[in-house]
Amino acid sequence: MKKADNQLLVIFGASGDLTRRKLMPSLFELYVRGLLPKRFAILGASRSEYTDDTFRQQQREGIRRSAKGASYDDGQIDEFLRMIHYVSFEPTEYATYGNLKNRIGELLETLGSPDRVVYYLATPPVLYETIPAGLKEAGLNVAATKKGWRRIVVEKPFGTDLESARRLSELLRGVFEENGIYRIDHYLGKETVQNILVLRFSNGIFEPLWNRNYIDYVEISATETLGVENRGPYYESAGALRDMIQNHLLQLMAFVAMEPPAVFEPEPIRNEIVKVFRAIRRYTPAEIGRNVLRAQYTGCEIDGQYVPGYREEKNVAPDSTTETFVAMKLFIDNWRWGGVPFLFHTGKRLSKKQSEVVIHFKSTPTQLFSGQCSGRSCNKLTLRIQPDESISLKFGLKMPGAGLSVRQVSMDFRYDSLSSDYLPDAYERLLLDVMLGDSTLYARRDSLEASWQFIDPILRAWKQNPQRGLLTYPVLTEGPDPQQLLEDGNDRPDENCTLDESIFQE
Ligand SMILES: NC(=O)C1=CN([C@@H]2O[C@H](COP(=O)(O)OP(=O)(O)OC[C@H]3O[C@@H](n4cnc5c(N)ncnc54)[C@H](OP(=O)(O)O)[C@@H]3O)[C@@H](O)[C@H]2O)C=CC1
Ligand SMILES: O=C1O[C@H](COP(=O)(O)O)[C@@H](O)[C@H](O)[C@H]1O
Repeated sequence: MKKADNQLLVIFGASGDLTRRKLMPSLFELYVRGLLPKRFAILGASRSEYTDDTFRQQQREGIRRSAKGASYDDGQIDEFLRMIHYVSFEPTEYATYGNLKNRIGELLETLGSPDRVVYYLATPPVLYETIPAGLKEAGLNVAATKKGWRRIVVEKPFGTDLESARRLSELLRGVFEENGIYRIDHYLGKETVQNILVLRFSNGIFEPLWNRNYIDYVEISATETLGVENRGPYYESAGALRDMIQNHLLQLMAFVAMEPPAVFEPEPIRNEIVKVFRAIRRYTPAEIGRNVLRAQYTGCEIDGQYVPGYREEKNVAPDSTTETFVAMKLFIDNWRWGGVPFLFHTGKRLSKKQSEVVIHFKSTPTQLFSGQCSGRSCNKLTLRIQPDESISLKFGLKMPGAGLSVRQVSMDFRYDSLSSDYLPDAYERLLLDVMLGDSTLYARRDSLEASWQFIDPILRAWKQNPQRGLLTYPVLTEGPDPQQLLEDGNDRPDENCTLDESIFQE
């Protein structure tokens, strides 16, 4: 495997949750697997007062607590931690960029002056404009040599609507080269998500069926059992539509729906993705009412323990109308997909954590056998993204014995049967890609803007009528049934939508 050139990684927001739980454990895995550059250092930067040592101790705990970290001995972790350094840094005070500059300079020197730096914005989004502007002012945004480069990884959410996404892109573009800007969507780093492309484009059998002639509808879902945890302030302003649909579910859809690129290279692939987003049918306010469902979880007692509802979570308004569940039906108006519904759903505090793509094929025109499946979903191909990564195909077979009665069976492939090796975490893949300069699995500006163009009218409609149509679901249940959106002429009357206020009264 190709090794990345020697370089420095600077993580802003280094004292935070993402760094401890995801970034450092992933960097550690890359280290253990010998995939980091030969000469490499990490510089954590945030306001908290740590020394190199106290910061390393904090990261050690994160690595230990991660799924794979427990299996490593202290010696290995110590070796990795020696690469990590820390600088206290206040993003809004331009004077502190001087300290940062000195520290970067010193570290680059110890690495043999590679003049290559990746900046990672793992801070709350309010700082996505401040930090790049500060880097520019301090002259930290450009390389000093021809072989050098500066790259920046921007975490989601990338903007809160089309206008802010455009503004952020403009601002970043004024600081970094476009090909140095990496907008992360960690779903694209998941092995099983990349496998959608391999399954489609490395096999001759699926592609002929992969269109409106044979596919009835496509279901894409990502459900979680977790609530908003300690992310109340962020989630209040985001909601499930911005948090999951605008990015992860739409990106999954793009992989399912895109045309084959001529070559497997970043730009041709990203060109195909943007074509999908541009073809999504934009809804009028009336269509939004019919095609998009939103809901919020309410508290209840489970096994003698009260699980709070969304409005009772820390830092959430007691009368919040933020949605924690969204189901929607959408259409891609192009020749391949014209008329095929894509049915999305996502939500927090549902009964299971599971992400999957299900391709529902059309059924046979007539039924010849007794017990033969009829209607929707007789033949379906399920691509399980997580957990228990797998692919399964459901079809009808003759039951043994006399007669010709049919039973639905499934042919299953489990991803872990491919090798005894582990499945890398999404962040491992994406961190390695940015170090290598491969942007294939990062979102491009135009596709992000096209996805906001679809999302914006929905946000506007909800903002105008925050209560209208907001359903509720008790915690750890299935939530509203997305299948109702497939019913013909599903003009959901508003009176069916209930918001049970009494549940919040003492
Ligand atoms: N956590 C997760 O699982 C995921 C997070 N993300 C995204 O990644 C980014 C980071 O997430 P996460 O680590 O959870 O965020 P945190 O809220 O934990 O913030 C990260 C760090 O940023 C610093 N910070 C917070 N507020 C300010 C402020 N007003 N001014 C200056 N510094 C501040 C804090 O460090 P200090 O006080 O030391 O300066 C904090 O430790 C977010 O944009 C989030 O949306 C995306 C996917 C998943
Ligand atoms: O980006 C986000 O994703 C997580 C879900 O990610 P997964 O890899 O665990 O499926 C979600 O919990 C979070 O709210 C959202 O910001």
